[in-house]
Amino acid sequence: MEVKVKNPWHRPVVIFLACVITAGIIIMVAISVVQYKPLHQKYKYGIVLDAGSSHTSVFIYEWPAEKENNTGMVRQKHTCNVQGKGISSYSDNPMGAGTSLKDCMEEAKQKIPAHRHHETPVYLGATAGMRLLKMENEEASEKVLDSVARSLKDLPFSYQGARIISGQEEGAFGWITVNYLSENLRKPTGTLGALDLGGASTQITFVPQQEIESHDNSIDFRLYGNDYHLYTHSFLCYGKDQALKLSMGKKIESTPKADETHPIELRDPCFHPGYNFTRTAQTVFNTPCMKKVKMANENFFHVGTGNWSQCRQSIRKIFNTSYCPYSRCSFNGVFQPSVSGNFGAFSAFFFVMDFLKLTNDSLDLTKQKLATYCSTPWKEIAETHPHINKKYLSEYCFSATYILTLLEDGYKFTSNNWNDISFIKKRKLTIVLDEADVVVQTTPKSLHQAEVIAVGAVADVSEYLHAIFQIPSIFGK
Ligand SMILES: O=c1[nH]cnc2c1ncn2[C@@H]1O[C@H](COP(=O)(O)OP(=O)(O)O)[C@@H](O)[C@H]1O
Ligand SMILES: [Ca+2]
Repeated sequence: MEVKVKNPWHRPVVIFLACVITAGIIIMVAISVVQYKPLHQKYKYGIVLDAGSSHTSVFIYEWPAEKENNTGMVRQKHTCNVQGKGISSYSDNPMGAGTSLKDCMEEAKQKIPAHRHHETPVYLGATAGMRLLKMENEEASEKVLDSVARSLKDLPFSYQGARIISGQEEGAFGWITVNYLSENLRKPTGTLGALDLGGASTQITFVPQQEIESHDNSIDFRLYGNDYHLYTHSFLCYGKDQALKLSMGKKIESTPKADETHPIELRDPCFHPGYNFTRTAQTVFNTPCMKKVKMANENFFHVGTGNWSQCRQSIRKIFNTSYCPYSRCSFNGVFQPSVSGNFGAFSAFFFVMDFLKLTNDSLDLTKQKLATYCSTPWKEIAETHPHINKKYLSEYCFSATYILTLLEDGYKFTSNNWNDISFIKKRKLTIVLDEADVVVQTTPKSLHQAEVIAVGAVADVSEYLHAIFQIPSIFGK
């Protein structure tokens, strides 16, 4: 006979377990509801590293994965400045270049939801610092690029490449960015020319009113259904840090030595009165922008005299305007059509003119104010700005005088069109993408024969970034 053993605990245990399971389900559902939002906030991301001569910035872009109303707003979600100098400064320690990116890339991992990591493209574009290193020591430049590439490949993101971009590409990117910022590409109105001042190179890019006589200086592409024909030039060695070296180098070479036992005293009108530093000639001549000189190990006294008009004269000497194989030139025999239309001047153009509050004056007033600034004693300048980086601070007189000389004597801006230049901070980038067409072509070909790299609706930014990063490969290299 089967005996049914009645277990008095049976029902309560079942009820208890049911309660626990129900509570568990409720908690899990609640958690997944809470997590549902970020999981299904359908954003996509892209990472671009701008490896400049002085420092590297990491930009994270974000855009909706599904376009509403057929537009996709792209915003710059986050910027991180890599600690330390630019990657080209790691020529003696290439591994350090890759390591230097770690903190910012760790931040990128935090900012981008983990489930998007694997599909987030990451690009690194290096500019003039690496162009110079490549000229000086190609092997070292390759090691540095390998090191940053390795460090980016180690991340969960989708590595797309790390390379030195050409001056033409840099000019084109700058122009596209400036015009995206001002939404010009979406309006039938004119575009803005772009003036970019870096540490090692400077770029000028605009829609010319006359024929481009040298085809190295011409780029054609199609954006948002419009065709653009641009003039662009990048002057390597004419970024503000290299220009300072060129200008000091010229002064040192023409300074007589009092006697063999005393170092040269370089009396520099581009530095404030009372400014006095001992430097090694090495810090001036350690660049492929100048001929190597014998005195590289010697010291010299760098003494400020604070005289704007003399400073201007000394800077003019680094621009060669004595020859021009075209109908017109900017300097150093480089073809340039006359500047026309409005310009956006950014990067160091903005940092310097904004610091000196010279962004809204006439050319004449700018010169007057700058003359007063340059003649102000260094002690007074340093006391007024105790928290500003001393290197930047000591160089603002030189930097602003260089900017004026470059714009006026170099590019031929005059007091009549000076106010066509707006000094602009690159604001957070917002790109509106909808029916955007990107067609890129090599210059010598006509539009019909264009070598089409990317056509059709750029449905998403990774494609846009990709198209942009493809421009170089079509510049006929
Ligand atoms: O706050 C600032 N004041 C003055 N100059 C600045 C400031 N921040 C950055 N810069 C300068 O802007 C320039 C940026 O150049 P970048 O590093 O992009 O070089 P590149 O474009 O020639 O490769 C450097 O000369 C750097 O010293
Ligand atoms: Ca730059």
